[in-house]
Amino acid sequence: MRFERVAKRYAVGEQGPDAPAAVDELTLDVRAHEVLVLVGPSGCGKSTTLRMVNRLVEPTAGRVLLEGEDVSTVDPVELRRRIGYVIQNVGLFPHRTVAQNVATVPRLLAWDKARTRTRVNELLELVGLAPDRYAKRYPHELSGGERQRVGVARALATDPPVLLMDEPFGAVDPVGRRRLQDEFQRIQRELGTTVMLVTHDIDEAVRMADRVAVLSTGAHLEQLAPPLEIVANPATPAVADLVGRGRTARLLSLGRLERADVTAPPPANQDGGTAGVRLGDELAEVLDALTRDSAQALPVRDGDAVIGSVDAEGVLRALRRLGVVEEPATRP
Ligand SMILES: Nc1ncnc2c1ncn2[C@@H]1O[C@H](COP(=O)(O)OP(=O)(O)OP(=O)(O)O)[C@@H](O)[C@H]1O
Repeated sequence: MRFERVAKRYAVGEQGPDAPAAVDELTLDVRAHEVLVLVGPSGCGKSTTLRMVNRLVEPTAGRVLLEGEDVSTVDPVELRRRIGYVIQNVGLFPHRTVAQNVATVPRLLAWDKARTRTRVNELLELVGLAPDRYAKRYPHELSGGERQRVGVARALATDPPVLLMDEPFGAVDPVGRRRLQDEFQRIQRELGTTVMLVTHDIDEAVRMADRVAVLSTGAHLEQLAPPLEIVANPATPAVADLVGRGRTARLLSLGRLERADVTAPPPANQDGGTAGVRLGDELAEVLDALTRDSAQALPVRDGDAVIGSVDAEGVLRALRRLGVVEEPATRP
């Protein structure tokens, strides 16, 4: 998917004559099978950008290409069957059951009953809603998180190559949100769907994304990079601002233990069992293990071999390697 110098200026009266463009000349490539997350402050143009893909909003300049095809040349109804769309509060049909909601697009496509039923059951299983318990319920008989799962199942009904998600987990409490994010990641990896997800939550962005696009007013692209790069090396003050607070915590969960963080020799009191940590573990896990075991240092394994040990100083070195702990000389 590709945005080529795409702009959207809402009509006078809607936005006012002097209002800046909602999206101002955005050029952006979304790679096949990746999760690309758009993050940025309220009103910066995230939803407008997303909605130009399925033609809920028409660009005033530039073009959006989907599998090489200019979407403005595709019939919107046909286009939306090829693109899943999930929004906050889902917009389920209140008087239709869960199964009927999930079957919305198959029914439009006139699939036969047996095929539709099989697919609906498959999808409900996929999103963790047992069909025998949930298929016949109505939306008001579900929790917010369950409704959101139905929304995801509905969007995936025809296995679309592209899925657009606008604050998909925004209405769910933090614990439920975390679980939905994890489950959605599993589903996305399984299906290989290309996903464009909008959020204003930087933590959601770095947790879900293969690449994060940080936007500022006018959908101006501040930085486009993998999560670790965004957090470790913010390219502009706006990005630094966004990742600033809690940056160390984010780096601990994004950063991995590497050989350079390990010192020899392994601690003398190691039990030869499986205690300790591994190369590639999250730094947060390493720190957890050090705290939990009240250990000065823990053995580090690479495969079956113990290659050395790591202590709190090693974790700190890892953070410095990632750039978060500035050396005193370079501190402003
Ligand atoms: N239908 C519309 N008519 C006029 N202006 C609009 C319309 N939709 C959005 N805008 C304006 O365009 C700009 C971008 O809005 P958009 O919804 O894309 O931002 P966003 O980053 O998704 O915001 P949020 O995080 O608050 O949802 C805002 O200034 C908004 O007021």
